[in-house]
Amino acid sequence: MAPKIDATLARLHDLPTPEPESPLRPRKPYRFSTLCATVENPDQKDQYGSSSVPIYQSATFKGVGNPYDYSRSGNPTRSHLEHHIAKISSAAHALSVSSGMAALDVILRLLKPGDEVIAGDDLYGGTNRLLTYIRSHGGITVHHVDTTDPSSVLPFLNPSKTAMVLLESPTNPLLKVADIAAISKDVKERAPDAIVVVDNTMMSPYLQRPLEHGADIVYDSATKYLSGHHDLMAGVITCNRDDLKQRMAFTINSVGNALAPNDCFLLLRGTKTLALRMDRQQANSQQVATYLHGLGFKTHYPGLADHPGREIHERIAAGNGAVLSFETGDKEMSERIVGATRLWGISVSFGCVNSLISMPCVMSHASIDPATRAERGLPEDLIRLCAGIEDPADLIDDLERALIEAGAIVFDEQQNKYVRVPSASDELSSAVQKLGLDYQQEWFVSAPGKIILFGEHAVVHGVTAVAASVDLRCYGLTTPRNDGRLSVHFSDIDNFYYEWEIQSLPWDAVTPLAAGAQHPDTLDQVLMDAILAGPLKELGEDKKHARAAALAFLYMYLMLGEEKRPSFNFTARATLPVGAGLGSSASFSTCAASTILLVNRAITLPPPPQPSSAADAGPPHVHISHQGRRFIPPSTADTVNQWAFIAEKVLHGNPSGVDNSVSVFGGALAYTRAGFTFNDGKGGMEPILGFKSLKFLLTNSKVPRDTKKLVAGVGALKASEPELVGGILNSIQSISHEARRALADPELSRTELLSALEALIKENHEHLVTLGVSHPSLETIRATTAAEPYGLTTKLTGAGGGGCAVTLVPDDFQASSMDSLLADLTKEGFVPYLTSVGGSGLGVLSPYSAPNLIQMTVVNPGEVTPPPEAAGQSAADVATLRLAFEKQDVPVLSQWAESLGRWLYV
Ligand SMILES: Nc1ncnc2c1ncn2[C@@H]1O[C@H](COP(=O)(O)OP(=O)(O)O)[C@@H](O)[C@H]1O
Ligand SMILES: C[C@@](O)(CCOP(=O)(O)O)CC(=O)O
Repeated sequence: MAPKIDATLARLHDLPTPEPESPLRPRKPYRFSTLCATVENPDQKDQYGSSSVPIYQSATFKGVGNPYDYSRSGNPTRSHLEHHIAKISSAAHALSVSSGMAALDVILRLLKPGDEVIAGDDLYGGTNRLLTYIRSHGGITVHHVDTTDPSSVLPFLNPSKTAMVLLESPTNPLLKVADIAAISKDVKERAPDAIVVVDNTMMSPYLQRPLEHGADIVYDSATKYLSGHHDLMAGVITCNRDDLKQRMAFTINSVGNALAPNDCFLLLRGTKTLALRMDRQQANSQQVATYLHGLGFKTHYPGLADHPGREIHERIAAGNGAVLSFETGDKEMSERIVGATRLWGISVSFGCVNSLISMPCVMSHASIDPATRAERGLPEDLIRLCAGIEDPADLIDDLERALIEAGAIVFDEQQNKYVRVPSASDELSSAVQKLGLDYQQEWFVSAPGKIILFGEHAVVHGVTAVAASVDLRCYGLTTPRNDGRLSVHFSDIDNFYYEWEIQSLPWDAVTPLAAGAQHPDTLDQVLMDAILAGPLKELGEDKKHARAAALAFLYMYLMLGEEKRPSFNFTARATLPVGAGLGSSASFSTCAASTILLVNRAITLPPPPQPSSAADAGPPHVHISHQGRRFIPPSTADTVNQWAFIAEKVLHGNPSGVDNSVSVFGGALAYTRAGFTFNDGKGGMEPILGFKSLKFLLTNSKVPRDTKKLVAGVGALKASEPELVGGILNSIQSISHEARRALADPELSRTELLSALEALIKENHEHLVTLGVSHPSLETIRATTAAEPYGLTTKLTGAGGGGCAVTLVPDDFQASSMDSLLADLTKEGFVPYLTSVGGSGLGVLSPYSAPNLIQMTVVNPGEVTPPPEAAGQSAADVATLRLAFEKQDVPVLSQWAESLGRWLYV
C-alpha cells in the first residue's frame, strides 16, 4: 500500500502564502503568476530583509547542530528554491539537482534489479539512453508502449514486478498526449506498489501539475521553461510522499548532484517570470503552428483542432506549451530549412525566451538508434520549433523566408499566397507504397563515359582539361533484398558477384560525418583498411579490379548508410569498355554514388511538374518538353558529384575530378582543379558550347592499363624532373586555353577551327609521349588514322598506356573512307567506336512515371513480357527486373533501358 500523505499536507497548509488551486487544497489560493513572483519562505526569513534570495556560496557551515553543515546535504539558497518549486508545483516536496537527466537518474535509483518499468515510445533521447543503460546494467526490464492509448499499458502491469510507469505528456518531439489521470488510476488499481513518474518539462508546473492527476513523482528539466534563459542547467523533482522524498534526498546527498547555490539563485529568478514568458511563448507557438498547418505541413501541436489528443490534453493541462514540430517529407529539405532560418537559432533544448529550431533525429534524439527511431515512428525529416518571446510576426517572417529559400513553399499566383511544394518523398512514398516495399524501391540510373580532348594527366596537377561526355554509358540498378544482406554484381568484371551480412560490415570503423557536412578531401584510411581486412579479405590480386570497385562501393555504403543500413543488390553494367580511358570508373562511381544516395534518401528527386487541371487552369502557357533534361537540380548533382569523386579517389588514388564531373553533368566542359597556380588557382567547371558539333572516332587499343599507376608515374616524373614536367604542364595549359578560345570564337570559320584543333591535338599528344604515357598500340592507331588516304589526327585519351585513342573526324570525311578506316583498325585488332559527344550526364529512371517498374521486363527491345514466374510476387518481380537487366546484350542495353520509362537527367 502506498503511504499516506496527510501529515505532509497538514504542514503545507501552514504556509503563510496561500497555496495554489488543487482538489487537495481547500483554501482560497493566489493565482499562479502571483505565486511565481512571490518568493517567500517563512522558515527562512532573511536577517536584512533582502528582496532577492542571497546566494550562500559556501561549501561548509560552521557549528554543530545547525540546519546546514555541508552544501552537498543542504544549502539555504537551495532550500529557498525547493520551497518555491514545491509551492508553484502544488507539491509537498521539491528537490533540485544539476540537470533534468540527473533528476531522472535520482528517480531511477528507486528501482532495484528485477523491477519492471513501463515507459512511452516517444521519449526524449536522453531518457531513452538512461533507460537503455539501466536495462543493460541494472537488471531492469523496460517495456516501451504507446502511452497515447492507456489500454496499451495494461498488459504490462504486473503487481509483483511493475515498479514504475514513466510518462511524458505531451511527448517530445511528436507532441503525443498521454492520459496521465487514466493511466495513474489503472496503475493504482492493478499494481498499487508501482509509482507513476511524469516528465513534465514540456509543460512546466504552470500548465500541468501531474501530482494533481495521480502521479507520484514529477520531474522537470528546469533548464527549459522554469529558468527560461538557457543560462543554467537544472532539474527539479516534486512529490507528495514523504518516503519517496526521503529516498531521493538520500541519493542526492550520497551522490552529490544537488543544484549549486549560484544556479539555485538563477533558477529562482527565472521562475518569477515563468507565467509571463509562457503566456507569450505559447501564444507565439499557436500562431506558428496555425501558419504551418495552413500551408499544408503535417504539424504536431495540441493547440490545433485536429490534434488527436486535444480533448485529453485540455482536460489535464491549462495550455499547449511552446514546442511544436512539423514534417516536410524530405530530410534534405528539412536540413535546408533549419539551415536557412536566422531568428530561429539552431539548438537543442527548448523553453528559452529565444526561439529555437532543430531536427530531433540528428540532434536531441540522435542517441536513439535509427532503427528504433523508425520503429517508434519518429520521422527523420521532423523539424522541432520552440517559440520564444519575440514578436510573432518576425518569427513567421523568418520561417517563411527559410521555407522559400529551401524550396518548401512557392508563391501561387492564382491563390495569391504561398503554398507548400509537395515533397519528393510525398510522391515517392506513394509510389513506394504502391510497390508495398516501403524504403525498398529499386533505383535505375545511368551515367556517361568521357573523352578528354586536351589536358589529361596535366589536369591532375591543376591544368585545365577540355572534356566531353560520350554516348557510351554505365548503368546501375539497385533492387531491394529483405534478408539483411548487401550484394554487388559487376557484370563487366568477370561477372563478379559478392554478398555480405550487413551487420557484419565494419560499422565500428565508420566516423560519421556531421549533419550536412561534406566528406573531407582525404579518404578515411581506417575505414578503407577495415573494409579490405574485413568484407574484402578473401579477394586477392587476381580479383583486384572487382575488389577496387567493391571497395569504392562499400566505402560509400558505410559512410552513407549508417542510419538505414538498407539491404539491397547493386548491379552495374556498361556499354563502354572498362579500363580503356573512356572514364568507365567515373561512370561506375557516378552510378554507385547516386544509387547509394537515393536508397538512403540522402538525395531525392523533385516532384514532376503538375499538369494543370481544367479547374485550376490559368492563362494558357507554352510547355516545352525537355525530355527529362535538367530535371535533376544542380544541388543534387553536386552531391552526387562529391561522392562520385570519393569513389574515384578509392579507385584511382589521386584523380583530378574531371571524369566524374563530366559523368555527372554531361555536356562538354573545361575543368580545373582548385588550388593550383594555373588559372590563378581558381578551380571549377565551365561549360563549352560548340563541342557537340564535332565528330570523333574512338579506338580501343584493347591494351589493358591501370590509371592509378599511370597517374602515379606522372607524379613521380614531376617530382624527379620538375622543370621538364613543369614546362609540359604550362604548354598543355596553353593548349587548353587556345582550344577553348577557338571553340568559343564565332568569327573562326569551320575549316580554321578544325585545323586549329588538329594542331593542338598533335601537340598535346606529343607532350603525353614525353610524359611517358603513350603505348606502341596507340602509336599504331595514330599511324593508321594518319596514313593516306585518311590523313586524320589522333591522340591518346584518358590515362594512356593503352586504352583508347581519339581521332577528330572532319565534316567532309567521306562515309566510304570511314568504312575502310574502321575495317583497317578492326583488322589490326582494335575496336573502333564512332560516337557522338556532349550528351546528358547522370540519368535516373523516373520513379513517378515508371509504370510499375517491376513489370517492365523487356527481354528484347520493343517486346514487353511479364515473366510467368513473377506473377503476383513482389520479391520475384524485383528479381526479374534484375535478371532482365543482367541478361540484355550490350548492343541493346541502352535501348532496353530507354524503353522502361521516362529518364530524368541532370
Ligand atoms: N562497369 C563497371 N563495373 C564495376 N566496376 C567498374 C566498372 N567500370 C569501371 N569499374 C572500376 O573502374 C576500374 C577501371 O578504371 P580505369 O582504369 O580508370 O578505367 P577508365 O579509364 O575506363 O576509367 C575497374 O577496374 C573497376 O574497378
Ligand atoms: C589521367 C586522367 O587525367 C584521366 C583518367 O582517365 P581514365 O581513367 O583513363 O578514364 C586522370 C584524372 O584526371 O584523374
